Amino acid sequence: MPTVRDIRAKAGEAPITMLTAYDAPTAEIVDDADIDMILVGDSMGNAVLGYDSTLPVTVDEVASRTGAVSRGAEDALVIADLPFLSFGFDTKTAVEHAGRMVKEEGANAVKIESGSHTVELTETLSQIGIPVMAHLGLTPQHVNQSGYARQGTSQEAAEEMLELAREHEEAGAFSLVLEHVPANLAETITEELDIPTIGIGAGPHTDGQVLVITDAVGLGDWSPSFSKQFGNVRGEMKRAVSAYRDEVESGEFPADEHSHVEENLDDVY
Ligand SMILES: Nc1nc(=O)c2c([nH]1)NC[C@@H]1CN(c3ccc(C(=O)N[C@@H](CCC(=O)O)C(=O)O)cc3)CN21
Ligand SMILES: CC(C)C(=O)C(=O)O
Ligand SMILES: [Mg+2]
Repeated sequence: MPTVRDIRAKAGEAPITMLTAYDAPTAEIVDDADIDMILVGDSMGNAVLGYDSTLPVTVDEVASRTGAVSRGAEDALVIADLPFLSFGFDTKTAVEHAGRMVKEEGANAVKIESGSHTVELTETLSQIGIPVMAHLGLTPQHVNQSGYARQGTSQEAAEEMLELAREHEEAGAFSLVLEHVPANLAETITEELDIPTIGIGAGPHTDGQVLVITDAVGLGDWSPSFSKQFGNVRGEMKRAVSAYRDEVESGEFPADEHSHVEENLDDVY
């Protein structure tokens, strides 16, 4: 059974790898590739649910997808991303939502888009036995306030981020995602913290990296400039779907090997 201790032990020894997944077959592929952690990100809103932000994503959607990913993953640590409005207003509701991911859906930990309002919640969940991954920098659930702009670009913002990072480590967070921040700030925060930092658009000096799976494999029709496409799954799916259409239209599919004739049904007619 994967634990956050394994992740903490790996930090500084070798780069930590994380990818998102939203379904069982993708989780199997990611797990088979020895990726350390699988994030059931609320990025599912953009990546697979057809929304143009993460805000509409519900607790039910993350729960259902977390169950699918947990069933597909064996060795990777599965982390459920708490969606917009599932935390941040009262502790009881947040604990129930985080607890559901672990207790009913097989998550090993939760991720929470962090701020000064999540320090106490991070401490409560950690004490209960729900490991928390904090998340600073670009927090897409704040899109209506900050857009998707790079964060931590002023001295004041950078110092505030380092302070919040320290507070979340102190509160018990087992790891910290840094999104769309300057590489030199991510390097400083990584040096100042004991817990592993996981970067996305945060340069090469964090303890690990994360990307959205549809960006990494080239399935989506758009991806942020900081991500890299390591494959062209969209192209391959287009090719397969067109080949299917062509073969049905031409009568080539289904062939004899895809069909079955039952001789003793002659009497039916
Ligand atoms: N497929 C996918 N990949 C992601 O990495 C991702 C999602 N979806 N959804 C949730 C968030 C949103 N993310 C984003 C979205 C846009 C930019 C972007 O284009 N930023 C511009 C500035 C835009 C602005 O100022 O509003 C940039 O040049 O930095 C970056 C990250 C990262 N996350
Ligand atoms: C990009 C990662 C960090 C995330 O929060 C998500 O996929 O939802
Ligand atoms: Mg997210």
